[in-house]
Amino acid sequence: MSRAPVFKPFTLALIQLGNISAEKSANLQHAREMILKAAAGHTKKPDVIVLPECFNSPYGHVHFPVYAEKIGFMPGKPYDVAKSDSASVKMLSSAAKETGTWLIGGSIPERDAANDHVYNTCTVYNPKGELVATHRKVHLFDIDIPGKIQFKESETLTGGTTMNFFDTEFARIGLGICYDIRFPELAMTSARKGCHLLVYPAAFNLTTGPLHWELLQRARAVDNQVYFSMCSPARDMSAGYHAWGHSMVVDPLGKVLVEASEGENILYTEIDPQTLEDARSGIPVTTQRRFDVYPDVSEGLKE
Ligand SMILES: NC(=O)CCC(=O)C(=O)O
Repeated sequence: MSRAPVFKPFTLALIQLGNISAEKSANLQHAREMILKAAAGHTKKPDVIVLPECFNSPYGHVHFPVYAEKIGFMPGKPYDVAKSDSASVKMLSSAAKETGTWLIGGSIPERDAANDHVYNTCTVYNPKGELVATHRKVHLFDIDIPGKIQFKESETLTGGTTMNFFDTEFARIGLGICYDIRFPELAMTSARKGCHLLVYPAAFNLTTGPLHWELLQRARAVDNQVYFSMCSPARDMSAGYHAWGHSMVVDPLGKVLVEASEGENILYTEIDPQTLEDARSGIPVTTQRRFDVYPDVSEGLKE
């Protein structure tokens, strides 16, 4: 595995996107406008802009196959955006290029041309608009809390089989999507592979949001002494799924640096490597682990 880049200060912007409707072209147009707004609306242009989970379609298992797009990205192989079948990839690539920022394009339903399976997929673009990484949600959101919420992504989705991160000129950034946060092994493995920040586009709900949204992000940040962020859609009580909102960035000491309310909003945070260094030198758990006592865990961390 290549060495992680030297961690340098940078600005992160989260778009808590609203107005996600049944009309995909309108969703793409609105997301594009908000990316341009996020790039222009701060004292310093952000270095990374993030969209939420499922930003181009309503969130629900019946919708995924209908909105799914073929992407056809192969890690390590050049990808020609101009020849892409995906309208969402084309929009995100051109917005990244136009703004000259890294863009973590939330997630969209993706259909794999080879096996026809549908995935919940995050795509990432560099400031030249090149598609450089993807992450297919590994852990599908299948829950049943009687009288509260029942949801079964596995009705129509297949789980991804890889962990993913990408390198910028200022940090290594690990990817997950929403329910992936409940599985600490994924975040731990990303951190052990040198990620400084973990970004999970997400959409918690009005039952699990108040219980676990902040708790899980602070836990993953403190466990691993990394920055952690989840970016949610804005809450829309007329939609079939009521997103929690509260997009957030947490520092490596577990402090919430910024938090949205429920409506559409753009949040900016300065990511400071010194906080990560201070956390790791003051509470040196990263060098005190006892993999001799829990060898099963270290097995999973081998390259
Ligand atoms: N979109 C999701 O994966 C939702 C996850 C969630 O709400 C949770 O409680 O976990």
